[in-house]
Amino acid sequence: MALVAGMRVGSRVLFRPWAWLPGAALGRKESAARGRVGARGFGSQRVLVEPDPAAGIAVMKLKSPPVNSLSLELLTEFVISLEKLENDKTFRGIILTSDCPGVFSAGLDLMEMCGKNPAHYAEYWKAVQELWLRLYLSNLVLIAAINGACPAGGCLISLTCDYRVLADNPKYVIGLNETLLGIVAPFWFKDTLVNTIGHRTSERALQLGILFPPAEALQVGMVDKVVPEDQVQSTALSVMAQWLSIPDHARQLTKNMMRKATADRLVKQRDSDIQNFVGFISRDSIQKSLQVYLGKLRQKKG
Ligand SMILES: CCCCC/C=C\CCC/C=C/CC(=O)SCCNC(=O)CCNC(=O)[C@H](O)C(C)(C)COP(=O)(O)OP(=O)(O)OC[C@H]1O[C@@H](n2cnc3c(N)ncnc32)[C@H](O)[C@@H]1OP(=O)(O)O
Repeated sequence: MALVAGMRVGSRVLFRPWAWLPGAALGRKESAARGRVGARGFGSQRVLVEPDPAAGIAVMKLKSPPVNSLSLELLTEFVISLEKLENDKTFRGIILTSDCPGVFSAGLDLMEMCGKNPAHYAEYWKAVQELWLRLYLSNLVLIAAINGACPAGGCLISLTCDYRVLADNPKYVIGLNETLLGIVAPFWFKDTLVNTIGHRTSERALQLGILFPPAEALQVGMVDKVVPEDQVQSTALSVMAQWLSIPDHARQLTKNMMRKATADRLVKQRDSDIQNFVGFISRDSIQKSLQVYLGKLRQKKG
């Protein structure tokens, strides 16, 4: 399978995530994906979208139980839902949250990174890159309503948002904990964190793989607001109203000005970043570390 499921339009590569779906009928799926969303809820098996066209917003809920780990399927459905909303002028903002109790997202799906072949790793990493680029450069206002634990890739997704509201529960930790798994956050994970909490705090957080509980997450600037659990959604809605009071064109140009250089860094080296990932994740030592970590996760229960 080709690594790049996309087509070039001018200088921009348009991604077609459905090109990955087995036996995908591209024309039909493409036209469906580009249709208007309207007032009725839509979504897919793993991504529920609750549109409120009158308000110009949609609530997007990840629902891939038990922990919203970012499987290839979830990544694909996520990008498709995002693209539908981006292409519909009705929508100006998305509240991103979880439908899985107690977990926002457990991050990248460890099963996608264990015991597979290089072609699979490459396809998977391409999908991770694509979701990050889409979210990071989204023209929409993105507010993360973090209603559960938010490690690693889950944290990365929240960091692409314009504002983060975290539920005040000591179990709802947030951070890039890759080093605890014996793996390394790639440069664009690091850049996203540095852009949010600054260089020195990122250096410490990344090396130690710190998962911050709510009060500390607020203190270091990893999240913007901590509220009681039953107020996460309403707080996200009122923050959204504030962001939507700004004229779109001015806000969007400003967001782009702040973020484009960071995104371009990955865009310019997507293929080498994929090769790095495939080489790194295929190492016996890394596979062993991941297996040990998975074993610990499973043991925790028993
Ligand atoms: C120098 C060159 C560098 C280039 C390197 C390039 C790239 C390498 C970097 C790759 C980046 C990776 C980023 C990531 O996101 S890695 C994933 C990190 N995630 C975690 O550490 C979270 C692990 N999970 C947890 O801590 C907990 O599950 C929880 C999210 C806090 C929820 O706890 P709880 O509600 O108690 O649920 P369980 O722990 O019982 O889990 C239920 C079930 O789900 C399985 N599971 C959990 N997390 C994952 C996951 N991320 N992927 C796959 N599966 C997961 C868990 O094993 C349980 O399964 P069983 O029911 O079968 O036991």
